[in-house]
Amino acid sequence: MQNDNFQDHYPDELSYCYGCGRHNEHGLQLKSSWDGDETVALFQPKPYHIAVPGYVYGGLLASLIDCHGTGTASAAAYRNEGRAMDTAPPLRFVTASLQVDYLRPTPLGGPLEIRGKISELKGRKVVVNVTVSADGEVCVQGKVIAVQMPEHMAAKMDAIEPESK
Ligand SMILES: CCCCCCCC/C=C\CCCCCCCC(=O)SCCNC(=O)CCNC(=O)[C@H](O)C(C)(C)COP(=O)(O)OP(=O)(O)OC[C@H]1O[C@@H](n2cnc3c(N)ncnc32)[C@H](O)[C@@H]1OP(=O)(O)O
Repeated sequence: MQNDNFQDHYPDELSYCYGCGRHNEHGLQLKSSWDGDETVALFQPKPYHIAVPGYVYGGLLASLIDCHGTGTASAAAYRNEGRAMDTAPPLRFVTASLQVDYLRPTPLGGPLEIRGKISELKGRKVVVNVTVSADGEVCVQGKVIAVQMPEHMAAKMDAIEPESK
């Protein structure tokens, strides 16, 4: 089920994230969606996304976990309230903590599968466990603690011109 991407529901002014903003032409433009109670994203690394030749750069893998985790947090918060992601008031999440464990080298080749499982949803905080798999084998696991963005942060972003986002 890859047809209803969380990031496509982010408002325009919050769609410049390097990892997942659909308006960031230089970014990764990650797309995440529900698969039952889990979330999933596919990402095809480019030949230059390498650490050593043949293996994916760890910082990129951390970015994928970060954006899939915050996207999952947002989607889970909406689902918890029983409403669609494009309804008001918006539920916007930032990363409070990002923990990444590299279990084995991630081969550069076909698409990577990123999967998220919600382990906690309480108040303004959502904890998401994320895996990154290549060729069906988990190479990286991570934990994202996402916290609903404070209102004052949103007010500041509204004042930024799109060119500088
Ligand atoms: C800088 C601009 C970012 C804009 C992003 C807009 C998002 C809009 C949504 C969609 C668009 C696209 C989305 C892309 C997002 C991609 C990911 C990123 O790159 S985000 C950028 C990197 N992250 C930051 O810059 C956060 C900086 N930190 C903060 O602003 C605060 O520290 C914040 C909001 C994370 C928490 O501060 P408090 O004062 O609002 O919340 P308190 O009350 O302290 O904590 C709430 C709960 O969270 C836990 N918590 C907070 N920080 C924690 C930490 N570091 N580790 C573990 N738990 C933590 C606390 O223990 C508490 O949990 P208990 O309710 O008690 O269970």
